[in-house]
Amino acid sequence: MPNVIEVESLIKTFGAITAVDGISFEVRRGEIFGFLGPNGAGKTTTTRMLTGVVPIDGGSVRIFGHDIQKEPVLAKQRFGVVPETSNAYVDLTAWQNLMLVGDLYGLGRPRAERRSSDLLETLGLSGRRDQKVKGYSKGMKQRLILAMALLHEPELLFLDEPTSGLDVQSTQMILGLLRDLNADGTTIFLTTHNMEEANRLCDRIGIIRSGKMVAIDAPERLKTAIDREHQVEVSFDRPVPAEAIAGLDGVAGASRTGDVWQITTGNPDLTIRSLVAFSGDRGVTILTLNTLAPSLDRAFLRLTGEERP
Ligand SMILES: Nc1ncnc2c1ncn2[C@@H]1O[C@H](COP(=O)(O)OP(=O)(O)OP(=O)(O)O)[C@@H](O)[C@H]1O
Repeated sequence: MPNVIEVESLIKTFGAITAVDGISFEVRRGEIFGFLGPNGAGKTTTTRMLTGVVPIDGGSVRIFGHDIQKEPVLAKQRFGVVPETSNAYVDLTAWQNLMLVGDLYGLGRPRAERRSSDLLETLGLSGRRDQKVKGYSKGMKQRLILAMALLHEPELLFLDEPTSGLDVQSTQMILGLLRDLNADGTTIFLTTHNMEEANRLCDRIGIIRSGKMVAIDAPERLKTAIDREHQVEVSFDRPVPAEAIAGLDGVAGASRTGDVWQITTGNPDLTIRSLVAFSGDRGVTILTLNTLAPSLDRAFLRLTGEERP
């Protein structure tokens, strides 16, 4: 079965608010799927429905072929969850938290202990395993939550903003582990605000806006599809009239910030040639000239309606 998650026409309402408005998508076995969207777009609500934490108001979710509402136990045995807010008991130690999770999944003590030792070692927490979680830093807590989610060796992992607000060390440790897990076959559903992270990590990205899925594609394809218009930035040694820039061959639009012109174009090569010819004709000198590759950030802003073309 190639699809690990199958979501069809999923709906969630809170009173008059439709938080999730009929979204459909699937996540394939072995991929890292990034789930992106601005604040309040419906990411956490979707993740909670996918993981069986909140009931579904319409549509369906199948995890490894199991309907999350009709066969929640069969589905839940196959995945782990790193939720948005910590689910670790702060008055217990890391080790006690892990043993509790082991009991919940019926792992048996020897397996739970072996897995816990390995995970604490990988996540740099071995030396702190007998310390109460309330003394942990945010990054340590997040690493523990990841260990708890991975204890039963799930084939699918859900993570809601796993590196939000963490320092570089914890972030790198978590991302490194996600890459290793994925290389070993774990499918990953990752909710994030961090474009750069999504770009580097994800095979495909789904973008949600106001409860609706506005795009699903590979990061590279999203960038080129959305941002066919390249950016060229240029500055001159003296002021030049806006009409002169806007009228050059290849220039689709031009605006100015300080002394730098931002030019949008479907043909950067022609635009650069026009700018060079313009500087020669007018006797002005080009001080800086940059072409900007389409970024996932811009694609994201375009798709979520926060930036107009
Ligand atoms: N329990 C609730 N009761 C009422 N409204 C809710 C509830 N949970 C979520 N909402 C609303 O549903 C919408 C989607 O919220 P959700 O938390 O899923 O968005 P999000 O994309 O995860 O946002 P963020 O990035 O800020 O976490 C928002 O308008 C939110 O106010």
